[in-house]
Amino acid sequence: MTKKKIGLMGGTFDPIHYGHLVAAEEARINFNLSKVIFIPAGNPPHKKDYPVTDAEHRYIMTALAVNSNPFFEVSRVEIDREGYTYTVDTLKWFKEKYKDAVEIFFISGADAILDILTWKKVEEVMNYCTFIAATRPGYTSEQLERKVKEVKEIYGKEIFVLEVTGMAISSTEIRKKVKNGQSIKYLVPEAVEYYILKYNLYR
Ligand SMILES: Nc1ncnc2c1ncn2[C@@H]1O[C@H](COP(=O)(O)OP(=O)(O)OP(=O)(O)O)[C@@H](O)[C@H]1O
Ligand SMILES: O=C(O)c1ccc[n+]([C@@H]2O[C@H](COP(=O)([O-])O)[C@@H](O)[C@H]2O)c1
Repeated sequence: MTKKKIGLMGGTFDPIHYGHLVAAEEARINFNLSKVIFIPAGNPPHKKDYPVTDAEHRYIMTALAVNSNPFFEVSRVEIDREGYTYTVDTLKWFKEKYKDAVEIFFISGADAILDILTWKKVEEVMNYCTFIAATRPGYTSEQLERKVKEVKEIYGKEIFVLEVTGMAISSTEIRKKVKNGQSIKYLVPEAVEYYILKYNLYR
């Protein structure tokens, strides 16, 4: 019997935007994933250059953004965890939940994949899942292919590169626009735009 495949997409999602959603949807379709679970990071150790927004706000915005897609879900697993959150612990948690009943794919953008060798217990991470590396404007396919080759040489693990519709959107850019009073319409789902306004985030 072929195993069910699920996708996990981790991110700070501060805030979630259409770049995340398009990458997840295209990964779902191309890899025949039964669902994609979005996992807002609790206390990400690698985002030290700005104060990350309260996890509960990021969780709610993610839930609002995925609501219209029947194949998308959001998980509290990282935001409910104490201390810094590492992907290795999250994958271990999902592995224990599903045992061997599902095959886990972890969807990451090009920038995250370029840093992957610095992740905590990266070999264990690779044993729990298969990575899907989504292309992202600003990062070349050559850079990505080089990293994929390096990972293969070191760990013998395949990372699948997925060419996704280029969305030159980042959470940093969105936070800046809000701060400067500029429109973020059509960069984030409407419900997320209204949530940001309502709670006066990123001002
Ligand atoms: N426009 C995009 N296209 C493809 N992948 C993306 C895009 N934006 C983010 N991602 C990927 O989504 C995941 C979560 O990203 P994250 O929440 O850090 O968003 P970000 O826009 O990169 O944020 P920031 O600007 O604050 O660094 C990462 O794997 C990242 O590479
Ligand atoms: O576990 C780690 O060491 C690690 C280091 C950097 C990033 N990650 C994960 O990669 C995902 C994308 O990260 P980011 O910074 O783009 O939001 C998110 O789920 C992070 O928890 C994980």
